[in-house]
Amino acid sequence: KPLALPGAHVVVTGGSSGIGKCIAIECYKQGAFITLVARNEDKLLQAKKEIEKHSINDKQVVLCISVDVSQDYSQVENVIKQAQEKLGPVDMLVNCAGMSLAGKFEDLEVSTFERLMSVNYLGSVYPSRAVIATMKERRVGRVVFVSSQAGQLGLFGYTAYSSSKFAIRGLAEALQMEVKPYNVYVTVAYPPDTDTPGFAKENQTKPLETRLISETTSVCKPEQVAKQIVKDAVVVTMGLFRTIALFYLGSFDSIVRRCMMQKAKSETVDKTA
Ligand SMILES: NC(=O)C1=CN([C@@H]2O[C@H](COP(=O)(O)OP(=O)(O)OC[C@H]3O[C@@H](n4cnc5c(N)ncnc54)[C@H](OP(=O)(O)O)[C@@H]3O)[C@@H](O)[C@H]2O)C=CC1
Ligand SMILES: CCCCCCCCCCCCCCCC(=O)[C@@H](N)CO
Repeated sequence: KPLALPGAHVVVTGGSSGIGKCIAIECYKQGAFITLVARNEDKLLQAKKEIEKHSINDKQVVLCISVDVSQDYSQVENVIKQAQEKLGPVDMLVNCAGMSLAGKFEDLEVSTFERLMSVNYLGSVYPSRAVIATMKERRVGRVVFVSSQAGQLGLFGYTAYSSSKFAIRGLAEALQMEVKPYNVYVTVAYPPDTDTPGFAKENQTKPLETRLISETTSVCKPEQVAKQIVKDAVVVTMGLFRTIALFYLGSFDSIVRRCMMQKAKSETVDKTA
């Protein structure tokens, strides 16, 4: 049942920096082939060099593709096609590209709400949409979404950021119900503050209140956060919260399975008729 990382093709959006780069290193160390997706080509090449230091055999490849995951679906679809041509079907997609801007609701530009929603939310929809059909056909796949603690709690200064991270949760839970009968698993990570270039940048915009709230908890190392995210994606287990909803989800899952079987049956009837 766990995904075998040796030889697997793992696509990491936001793989050129911070948590995403550490996720790529973690998978590479376990024998995966990696595609890094981000905008800046210099940062991509830098990250590729760093990741390649951790190779465990001489067949492993790190492919870099530059694209903005939030702009144009057909561009993102093309990137996934290119990656699949070079390294085979995607076994695991990690949606880690994202950004944060903090500020009081009335101080944030309206364009910031649009930007964060498009990068954090649509930037996770597009790559997922581009890999899911093949994963379902192959009956193999993992899709990882990176939300945030601020995707579970709305916190001062995060009106734009939190909503974009809450949106990811709705997407992930609905998608999981659709793809589970095809042996495709969706996980969501809710990391705390983590010491990355993105976090340093965010700190430049944080209101005092947000800073003080943040300081009540400690800052994690990206290597540690990445390790946990990869582990949770490879061996999918159910969290405590999900157990509460178990009865409902179980009965909904059986509706979905029944529909799948009915559809398969009517398709074979069509063929034999
Ligand atoms: N650090 C933290 O405290 C926490 C972070 N998170 C989440 O984890 C994820 C990674 O964060 P972190 O490692 O700190 O961020 P970094 O800023 O260090 O890295 C972000 C990565 O995403 C890429 N990226 C950003 N925007 C786009 C875009 N539009 N298209 C393609 N790639 C893009 C960047 O490359 P480039 O700019 O070249 O495109 C870079 O590779 C984010 O989703 C963040 O919200 C969650 C909880 C805590
Ligand atoms: C059930 C959940 C328990 C949560 C405990 C609450 C502690 C809140 C402290 C502040 C957390 C801020 C997180 C934002 C991280 C983030 O996404 C940005 N740093 C991105 O750059």
